[in-house]
Amino acid sequence: MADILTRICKQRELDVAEARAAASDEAVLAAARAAAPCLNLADRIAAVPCEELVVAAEFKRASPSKGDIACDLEIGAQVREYAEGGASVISVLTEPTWFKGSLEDLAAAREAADLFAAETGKPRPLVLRKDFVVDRYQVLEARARGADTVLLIVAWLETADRVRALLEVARSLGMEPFVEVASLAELRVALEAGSRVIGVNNRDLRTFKVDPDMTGRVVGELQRLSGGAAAAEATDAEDRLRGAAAAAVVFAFSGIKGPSHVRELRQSCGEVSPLRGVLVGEHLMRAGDARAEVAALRGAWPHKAAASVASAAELLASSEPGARSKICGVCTADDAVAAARAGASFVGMILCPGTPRSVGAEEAAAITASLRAFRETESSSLLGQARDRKAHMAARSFALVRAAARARPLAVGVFRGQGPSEVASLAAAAGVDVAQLHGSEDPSDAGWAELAVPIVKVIHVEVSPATEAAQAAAATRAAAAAPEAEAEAAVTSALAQARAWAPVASALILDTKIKGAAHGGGSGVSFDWRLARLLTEASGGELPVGIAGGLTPSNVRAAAEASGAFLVDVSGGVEASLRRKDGALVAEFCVEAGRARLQPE
Ligand SMILES: O=P(O)(O)OC[C@@H](O)[C@@H](O)c1c[nH]c2ccccc12
Repeated sequence: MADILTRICKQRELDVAEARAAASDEAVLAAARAAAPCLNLADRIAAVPCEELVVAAEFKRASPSKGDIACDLEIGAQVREYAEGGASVISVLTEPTWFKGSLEDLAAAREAADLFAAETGKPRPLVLRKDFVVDRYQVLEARARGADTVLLIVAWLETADRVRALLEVARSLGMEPFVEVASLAELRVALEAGSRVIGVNNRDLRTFKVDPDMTGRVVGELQRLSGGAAAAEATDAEDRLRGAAAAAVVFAFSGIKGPSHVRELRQSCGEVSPLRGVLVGEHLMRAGDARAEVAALRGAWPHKAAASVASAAELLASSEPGARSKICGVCTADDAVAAARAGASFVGMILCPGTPRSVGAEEAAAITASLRAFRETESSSLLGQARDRKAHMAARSFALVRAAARARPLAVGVFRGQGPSEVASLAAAAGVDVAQLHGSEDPSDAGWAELAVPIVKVIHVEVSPATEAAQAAAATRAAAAAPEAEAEAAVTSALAQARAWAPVASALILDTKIKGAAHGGGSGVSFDWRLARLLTEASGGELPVGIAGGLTPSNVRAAAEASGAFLVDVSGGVEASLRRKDGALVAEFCVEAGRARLQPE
């Protein structure tokens, strides 16, 4: 007799044929396009605070391996429990014969999720159609009934082409699927197809055997594939696989029995890993208090380790050539979205009071919300663009978080002289992804290591006021060369600061400080860009180095090439007026930065 996966999928093919006879593809597609809007899975995952496990809670009345589990539960009430417990995703089994589900269940779950959001003002959990997708028709049906995402099972689809085709259908409707794998071979297929959210099924759907180590093995393989420097002779296909592996996030599916189980999984995957969430069915269907159980699962995530996930994620391979742009001093949501469209990797907001471009936490929260709502509509995205990615420091960049967020720029909060607890609360209130420290903060303060977001530390390079005018004039071409002795002193001082910050910072930015001025930054004056390259060399490339100070669309490319900086930071150089950016200048800046060749030929 055929295995259970084959029997179910064969039956699903018959079911689809029957549904198709009643409603054509065109009719269902039209219904899908007219359906209530969906939320994007990758965006939601990126928006969950990193000290929290992302929980997908499943509604499953029965299963072929367990028989009846909880046939009397009312779906609306159960979804409400899951949502109140803080589930990010509600998974709904819609297969009728073995799992006793239906598309009506899906619609009911969406309705309950909408009601929850309307009544509480909290974000709506996403709704997943959990089924055996054998045909694009089922993806359309899912969207038409209000689903935000679907499951694609590699064990059945088998080839990257088939997975890719269904991913494209889903993405064309705004949905980012979960792609289920149960072996390392299936993982490869999923990555080749361009999957972003991987569900590891610890249960083999053909034999029902549960292999508790499968999640750890998949995570290990992803780290192996994405790790290390890209070989110069790597083929495009290898590059793409590496990029996809670096960008993927992992959920553990099946057989999860509670918070202590999550902690074990966490241990077996290592502190720093792409494991980001779990999908739990039977355990929650049988739980007396599903709401409390979801909340307990969310918290089963050691805080310290979670913080390092965020920074490690950002330090993984990048798939983009050139230098990344940071558009700083953004004061409006419009300017943030324009920067995102222009391809900026970072959007900075000044979260310390008393500067001409300061914004309050509330203003900043509106700006970060607009960035989260922004999404790249092209499914090609950054992973398709893998080109020249030699073993430069820029390779250790922010690709994973960006890809998980579907290529939106990261929001950076800029602070000056504020302590870790103030930075932490402002960063949380503003919803920023990264904290940039501009003052003379104390690197030995233990609070920095506890921060939930990665730190970028600014190091000031002192420039003599005597040469200020000359440098300002030269800023459109190239920064004036520092005298030998001054350069040496600057590198020595920067190196000492870099060493002190290395344990807690994820990257450094060198910025100009006019000697005698109260603060560095914002001077519009450049320092000798070669110092950044000298610092990178002297520090053995421990932290990626970016540059700021006097950059403009016309000098940024030369600046990036002279400095080798992975990141180029601009504020005044792309402004239309104080607190407003000029969209054309922003676009030009990003393009020029991307053109830079960071490694000397
Ligand atoms: O109930 P569990 O053991 O927590 O498992 C949930 C989920 O992973 C499982 O239902 C599942 C995983 N992949 C599937 C594919 C189809 C149907 C069901 C599934």
